[in-house]
Amino acid sequence: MSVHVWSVPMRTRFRGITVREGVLLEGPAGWGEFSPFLEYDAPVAAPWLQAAREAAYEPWPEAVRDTVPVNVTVPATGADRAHRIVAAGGCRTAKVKVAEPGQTLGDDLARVEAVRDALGPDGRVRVDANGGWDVDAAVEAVRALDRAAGGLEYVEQPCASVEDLAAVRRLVDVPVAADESIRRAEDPYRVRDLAAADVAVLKVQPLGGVRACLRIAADIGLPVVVSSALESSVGIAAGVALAAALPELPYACGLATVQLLTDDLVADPLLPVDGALPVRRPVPDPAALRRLAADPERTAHWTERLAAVEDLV
Ligand SMILES: O=C(O)CCC(=O)c1ccccc1C(=O)O
Ligand SMILES: [Mg+2]
Repeated sequence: MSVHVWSVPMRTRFRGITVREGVLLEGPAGWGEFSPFLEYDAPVAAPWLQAAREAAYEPWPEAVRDTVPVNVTVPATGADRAHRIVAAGGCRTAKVKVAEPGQTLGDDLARVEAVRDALGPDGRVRVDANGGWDVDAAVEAVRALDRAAGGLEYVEQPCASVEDLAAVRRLVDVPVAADESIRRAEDPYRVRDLAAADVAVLKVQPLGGVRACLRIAADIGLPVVVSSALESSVGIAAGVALAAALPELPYACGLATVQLLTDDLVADPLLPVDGALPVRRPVPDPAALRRLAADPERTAHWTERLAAVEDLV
């Protein structure tokens, strides 16, 4: 099997990440992306490799739609930059990062107001706290952000634990989405059993592939939002394949993140057109693979990492 190690700087720091790195695997069915975050140990990275192998060896499940509506993702930047990102994006839904360490609720309120202004009254605004609040802070922040946004579509992962998610859900009117609470195969059932969320965010790599996510979606009894793990267009294509195959897709997906990277491994990146991604599978561009090839030290690191995870799956 042919293996390519790549490295792409981010345009804006996002959850502390400034460079995305990973491996592309080519198999009989196409290309797969293995790009677990750097701090993940081999057991946590194992489902990421299963997802890459599925992409390389098995065809995508049948699509039931040919476009996937997506949200523009707004990092925890200042209000002016947030306004520009949304105005330039062409998406009718914006997901705004909030509760960033080192920032205040005032920063979040200003960012969300700017995003509403850029979207106009018909757009949808959702926020993602990445588990950054305790229950009291979440209740206060969600109520204030809901007012500042002129209505929030939902709040993603307001608190870190499933119990706290369930508590917040009972205290606020804004729907709650679970993201980090759904990382291992058994997690969705805990979120469901504790009635901790109104929406399930599913990511193909951490959950072990498109088919694994389709099974979770069928079992969990909640509407699903497919989101990215900041992949290149090769990895985003797996998210698009999942979103295209879901029987119901009531919300915009968080798959418009290629624009957060400075470059891409394909010549025709999966970027939104009129707020939606086309359902297609771009192939890596040989010139891009050369341009973005990781240096020898990072290539050695990823080759070792891949071998350690291969021993587990
Ligand atoms: O959902 C989106 O709009 C984009 C993806 C995203 O936010 C994300 C990307 C990488 C790691 C974590 C997250 C997150 O949802 O918190
Ligand atoms: Mg999230």
